[in-house]
Amino acid sequence: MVLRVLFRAVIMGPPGSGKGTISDRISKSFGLKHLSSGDVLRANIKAKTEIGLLMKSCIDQGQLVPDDVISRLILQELKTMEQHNWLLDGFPRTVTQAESLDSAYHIDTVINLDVPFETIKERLTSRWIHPASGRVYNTNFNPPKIPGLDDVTGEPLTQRNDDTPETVTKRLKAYETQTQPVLDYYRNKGILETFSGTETNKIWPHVHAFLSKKVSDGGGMASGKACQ
Ligand SMILES: Nc1nc2c(ncn2[C@@H]2O[C@H](COP(=O)(O)OP(=O)(O)O)[C@@H](O)[C@H]2O)c(=O)[nH]1
Ligand SMILES: Nc1ncnc2c1ncn2[C@@H]1O[C@H](COP(=O)(O)OP(=O)(O)O)[C@@H](O)[C@H]1O
Repeated sequence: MVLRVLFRAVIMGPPGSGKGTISDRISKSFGLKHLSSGDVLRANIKAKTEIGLLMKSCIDQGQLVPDDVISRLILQELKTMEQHNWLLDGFPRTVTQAESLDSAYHIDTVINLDVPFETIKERLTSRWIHPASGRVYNTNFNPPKIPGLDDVTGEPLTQRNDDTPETVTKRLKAYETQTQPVLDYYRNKGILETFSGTETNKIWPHVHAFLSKKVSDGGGMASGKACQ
């Protein structure tokens, strides 16, 4: 029998807390595959799939899409990643979603980015993205090398429809009422690790140290290591 020790992590935090930015650093440093629910939804909108067309208005209004829709989409994506260590960003966002994830996978750790709402609001209005890859820029924090263009492909960057000040306010409200209970859910399971701060560059070394320790303690991340 071949057993695989795989590492499965979730990253949580309010909109704009730096989940995408830190996920990118984690996937580069630790080789985890990064799956962002927002990227999956935006890809569906771009491809004009039935789900994408139906979900666009929820997203543009700063509301969450229905649990059954997003859970089906994400669990379907995760099926294609079964041989990999992964990091899930943006899912789960409700306790119902967390329960669906639990029924399919064992989650090793949940990284919670605790960034004050006031810090976030300023960031999101200056966020630019490369929709095809999910790469994230910010005109102040990490501007692209050439203004308006993606560093890797040279393709144009865009701003998200839901990064307007009014929609950001609604998303933060949704986070408070629907997503914060998920933090308690994981805290009760003893797998929540919270990192507080206002700057990604100050939070990142702590996340890096935490994950490095997990690796050295043998807490997963041994993709491909087979045992007889
Ligand atoms: N000013 C500033 N902007 C940041 C910092 N960390 C990330 N950002 C930017 O803030 C925006 C939101 O970050 P992102 O990683 O997309 O957050 P997410 O919504 O939680 O995935 C992006 O434009 C980032 O480039 C930071 O420490 N300071
Ligand atoms: N797990 C989820 N459950 C419900 N809606 C979701 C989920 N993930 C993403 N969405 C929808 O997509 C939008 C954008 O999500 P995301 O890209 O993760 O943004 P951010 O973390 O910056 O708010 C959310 O505001 C919501 O409408």
